[in-house]
Amino acid sequence: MKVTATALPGVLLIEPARHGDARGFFSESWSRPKLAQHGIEIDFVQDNHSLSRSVGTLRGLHFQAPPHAQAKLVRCGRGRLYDVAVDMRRGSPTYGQWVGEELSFENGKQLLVPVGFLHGFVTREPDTEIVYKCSDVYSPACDGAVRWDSCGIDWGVEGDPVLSEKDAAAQAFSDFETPFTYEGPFPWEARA
Ligand SMILES: Cc1cn([C@H]2C[C@H](O)[C@@H](COP(=O)(O)OP(=O)(O)O[C@H]3O[C@H](C)C(=O)[C@H](O)[C@H]3O)O2)c(=O)[nH]c1=O
Repeated sequence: MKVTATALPGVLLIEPARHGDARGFFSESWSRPKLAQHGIEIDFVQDNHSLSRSVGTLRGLHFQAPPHAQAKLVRCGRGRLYDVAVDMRRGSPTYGQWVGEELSFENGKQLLVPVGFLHGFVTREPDTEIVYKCSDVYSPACDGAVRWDSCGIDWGVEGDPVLSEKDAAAQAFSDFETPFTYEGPFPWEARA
């Protein structure tokens, strides 16, 4: 497993080993002890899986507020997508900054999106599936969204993305009152 820091401290790029043979490949897509060797001790409790039929489907930017804030470990099960995290921790040295990575079935890359970061993605192929582990359960009362085009993110999308009604009506980041405060570096920041 290869773990690499991204331009946004706290957000990690994780690449599990792929063991190829004549049949295809085998990969341990998630290993608690292997993540722990990199200082990543997150208790994931829910797996999410969504399919987006059209290229240019954009889901985000989403978060869950405390007491059901979620860290996410994101990967692409089929197709290709551009995954984005935005720091929304008040007082963070990187508040409002974003990072994006292309995740695909082919590259097997994963993004660790910690608590305190907005998450969203846009699909780059039809019938793209995203699967991701969450560190807390779904809580509609804590669910929140920020407009995809209000954080200066270069999504690489030509024309208008395919959005849910919720995402089309989301508030701008500039109007957003974040429920998160910077509490210092994550344990894994010193290790990556
Ligand atoms: C998130 C979630 C949704 N749902 C139900 C609620 C709706 O009936 C339906 C679609 O929900 P939503 O439109 O919020 O789904 P996405 O737009 O893919 O939202 C997700 O997209 C971004 C990328 C995220 O990181 C979050 O996990 C999440 O906000 O699934 C559930 O039953 N459980 C859940 O955990």
